[in-house]
Amino acid sequence: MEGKKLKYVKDLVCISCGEKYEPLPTQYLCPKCGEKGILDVEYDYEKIKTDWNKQDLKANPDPSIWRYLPLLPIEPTTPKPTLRVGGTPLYKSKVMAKLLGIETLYLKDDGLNPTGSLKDRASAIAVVKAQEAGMNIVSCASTGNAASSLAGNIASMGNEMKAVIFVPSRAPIGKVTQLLIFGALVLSVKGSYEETFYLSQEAINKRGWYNRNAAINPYLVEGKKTSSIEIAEQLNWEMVDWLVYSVGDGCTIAGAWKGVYDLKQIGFIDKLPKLLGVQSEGCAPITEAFKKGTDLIPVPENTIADSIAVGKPRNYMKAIKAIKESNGDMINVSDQEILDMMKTLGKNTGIFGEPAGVAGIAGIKKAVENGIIKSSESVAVVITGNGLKDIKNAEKAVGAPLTLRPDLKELSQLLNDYNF
Ligand SMILES: Cc1ncc(COP(=O)(O)O)c(C=O)c1O
Ligand SMILES: N[C@@H](CCOP(=O)(O)O)C(=O)O
Repeated sequence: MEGKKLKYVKDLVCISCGEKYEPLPTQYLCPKCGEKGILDVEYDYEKIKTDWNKQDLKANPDPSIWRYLPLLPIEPTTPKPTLRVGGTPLYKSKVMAKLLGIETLYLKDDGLNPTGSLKDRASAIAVVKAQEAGMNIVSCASTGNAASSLAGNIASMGNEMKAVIFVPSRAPIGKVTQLLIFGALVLSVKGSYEETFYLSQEAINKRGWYNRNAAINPYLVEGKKTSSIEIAEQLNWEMVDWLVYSVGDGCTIAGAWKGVYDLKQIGFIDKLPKLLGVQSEGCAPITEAFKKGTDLIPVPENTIADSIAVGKPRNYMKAIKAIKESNGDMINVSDQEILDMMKTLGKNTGIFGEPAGVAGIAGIKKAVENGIIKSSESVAVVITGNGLKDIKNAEKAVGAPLTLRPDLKELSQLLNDYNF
């Protein structure tokens, strides 16, 4: 199927040199610019506008990402993973808004995607693109979520395809177990994420597997963008003032911008939001480059928020460009602030996010305190991953339960001590 024309995609454009390429499934980076030659999918917005409108969308009962097909870079007839990806809930939370010092806050729980993170949105696209390329082995390097989403989405194809996964050995056991349950070949690398990534690239290139690394593959950001498209639709096309995401490689927040940019181009929304990108203090190379206006300097990966522990992000240019275009900002949070927020969010909303999943909302607190976000501004934040994936860190946030012998007297004493 390689080379089949995509109805609404014009070209792939290099964000560094502007060179255009035919949108082939295996056209990864711009060959002239190497690692900096990240490609962007360019759509024919006029054609989309002629063929598709809000009424069509309203009439479509499919709650998954495939409801946005004209804005996705795939051939509609290619078989899709059967898991329900996307359509995650958006809650308005008065309690959390008050705690953060703002009037309006929306929480999108992307941890309710089928494998527990926003990454399902990207991996579902990768599974489709691999088939369009005629490849049945798909591989990636991952801190865990990209991997589990790829493995799960591939498993849903029923033995048609295989996932080969490279994870750093520090990946949380919950995420690694998910991979094994989904039947992936799992390679646990004794090294950093950067070393793991490098190894995966070498293997993918040598073996000719389909590359699901969003640092390389321009189609994955197109899946990630569906989170902001969903937010817009869930808010009846009235965009909030701020969209907030945690940032590792930078692809997710770049995708969020692409989503709202697309919607503006086809006239579905009038207002674009500002983006707030949140990194962890222990690994914040993109914030550093954004604030100082310098090129990216790789850093060690030293944070409990493993999913955003990316020492040498590859999508930083796209992310910084998106945040700047939006008139947005970046901020860092400490591991302790992340742990505190896991607890606060869980206790006040019933949403359980993994550390990277709640880094965004921890960043809102700081951004309000620093005057970046005004109390009158409306904010939507995506909780990007489910807390059940990383119980060890969740335990650090909440400690252990009360323990007792099966004895009524002891129970009574304990309850009295805790005023119950
Ligand atoms: C839970 C979670 N949050 C945030 C991110 C950050 O996304 P990106 O690396 O695209 O910036 C990731 C990436 O894996 C993630 O898994
Ligand atoms: N932290 C990410 C890194 C890779 O994800 P990708 O979607 O940017 O390729 C993860 O989930 O593994």
